[in-house]
Amino acid sequence: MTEANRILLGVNIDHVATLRQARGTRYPDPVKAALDAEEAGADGITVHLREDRRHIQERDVRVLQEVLQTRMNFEMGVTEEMLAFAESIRPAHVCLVPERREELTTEGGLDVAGQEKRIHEAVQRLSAIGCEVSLFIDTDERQIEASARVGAPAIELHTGRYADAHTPAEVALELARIRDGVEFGLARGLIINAGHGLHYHNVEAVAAIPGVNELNIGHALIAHAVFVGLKQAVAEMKALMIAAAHRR
Ligand SMILES: CC(=O)[C@@H](O)[C@H](O)COP(=O)(O)O
Ligand SMILES: NCC(=O)COP(=O)(O)O
Repeated sequence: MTEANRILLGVNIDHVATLRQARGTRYPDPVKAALDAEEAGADGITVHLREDRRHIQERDVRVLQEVLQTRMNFEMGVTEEMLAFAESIRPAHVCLVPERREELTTEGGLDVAGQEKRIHEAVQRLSAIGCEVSLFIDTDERQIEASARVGAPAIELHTGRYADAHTPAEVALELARIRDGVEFGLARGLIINAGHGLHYHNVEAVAAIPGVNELNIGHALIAHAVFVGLKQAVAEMKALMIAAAHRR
């Protein structure tokens, strides 16, 4: 594998916790899921500690921080509560995301351009404790430029619009938007990750874009795991990504 066709898979285990929270049980444990995902080839584990604690809990994040062999990508809203929590656990990677309590899932990216001072301060605080910070943003040149200005080393492009596109023309348009965004971000020195709504049927085109560093994938992968087991679900996703990245 060369640097040019290297691609990483971050497995988002939020929805293992969703199943646990549905009954208030101790199972299934997202920590076990994380360890199994790592064994199957995950390059990192992503968790989103939502303000409403609908899936991942603080305990999960604390235990993961102790037991992961890879690294945790800790997704969080830009709030004082979350910043203080991140400072207490010091994850390797923090991804700042927008959050609304009423949303079904993360709708759109963080408005970095509209709140540069606030995001800059958060990036500074997190960088000071050794986190590599990424910003979960829409593929929009204004947002990418603002992300570089606030000092984040990485961005994660929200692929939800691509994943939700219906017609071939819409899919091609959204894919071209992502490709252009990756190029634009790379030219500004950013590390480019992507994710949201990615699935076995749509992941390859994104993994094949030159310069994409990591894909974070959760819901579709955990759903597939219900039928084939988590280790196989992770291995299948990683194999698709690696084959696609070799076609770059
Ligand atoms: C930021 C992001 O895209 C993921 O964290 C995703 O939000 C996880 O799933 P939910 O949106 O269902 O919490
Ligand atoms: N940041 C995106 C993520 O972690 C996974 O999103 P999804 O695959 O659960 O939609």
